[in-house]
Amino acid sequence: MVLQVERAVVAYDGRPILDGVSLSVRAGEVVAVLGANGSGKSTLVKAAMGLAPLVGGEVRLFGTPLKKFRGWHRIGYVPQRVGAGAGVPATVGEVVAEGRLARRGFLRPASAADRRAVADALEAVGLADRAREPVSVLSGGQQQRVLIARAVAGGPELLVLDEPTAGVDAVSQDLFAGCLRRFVAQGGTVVFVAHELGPLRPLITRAVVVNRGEIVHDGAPPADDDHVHPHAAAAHAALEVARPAGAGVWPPADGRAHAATGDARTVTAGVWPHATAV
Ligand SMILES: Nc1ncnc2c1ncn2[C@@H]1O[C@H](COP(=O)(O)OP(=O)(O)OP(=O)(O)O)[C@@H](O)[C@H]1O
Repeated sequence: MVLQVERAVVAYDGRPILDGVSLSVRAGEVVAVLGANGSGKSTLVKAAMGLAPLVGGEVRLFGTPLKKFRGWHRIGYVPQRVGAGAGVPATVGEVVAEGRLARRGFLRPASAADRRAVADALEAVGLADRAREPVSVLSGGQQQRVLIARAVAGGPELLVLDEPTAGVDAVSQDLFAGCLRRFVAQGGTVVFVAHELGPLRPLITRAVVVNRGEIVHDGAPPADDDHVHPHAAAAHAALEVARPAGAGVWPPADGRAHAATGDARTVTAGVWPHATAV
């Protein structure tokens, strides 16, 4: 199993955000995590990456408990967009090269293989000719592609992407879908959060819908985008609160698994959320 989240409980200020969520992802799967604003999608992927404080349950990456996991080079993580260029005086090539650090170590100089991987990743997202430009001059969609290239450059087995296509232009979405298709064809596993599937729809093998901190659907992808974002308004009104800044540093220096104390909740598999959503 590539990723196992078992009975995960995450709470902020005593308020449960994830309420005993379980999710297992096998090699080769392409899992879309869907749901309304504030339902807990980001928190679920952050918990899987050791970036949200688990007060119950357990996370395993490639079979290893998060606390003991050291194989961060096996994972490419793209957090929810904060802007790749915001205040960062780096070039496109430099940002993508950061994706090699977990693999080669911080002190060793870049090898020919590192440079090749960076060039390939830039090529894959259609930015090969922009490598020397500052990230800050790129459009939002292009900046998102830079972050995706950085994740891919590390040669990961698992890609975890939080809303990779949100607010991204159609060209960038198509390029990203192509990049993902090649990654999956080479045996890669993908978990991504999305509001709209767009060109990613044909790639998905499984959809997971989060509602109010619980998984209410785990199975077939929705037939169309009308069903991607269920009950958005109600859930948004009920759950949205001010969100403190600071999402943490990734990859974590050490795992952050906590004692397994969460309740197991029943996952309703195979039923699109109409039947089960609150
Ligand atoms: N660090 C935090 N501190 C306090 N509350 C938080 C924190 N992170 C998230 N939350 C709250 O947890 C709930 C779930 O947030 P989360 O970002 O996981 O939702 P989401 O489903 O990804 O939403 P969106 O689609 O809007 O990104 C929200 O009510 C949010 O305000």
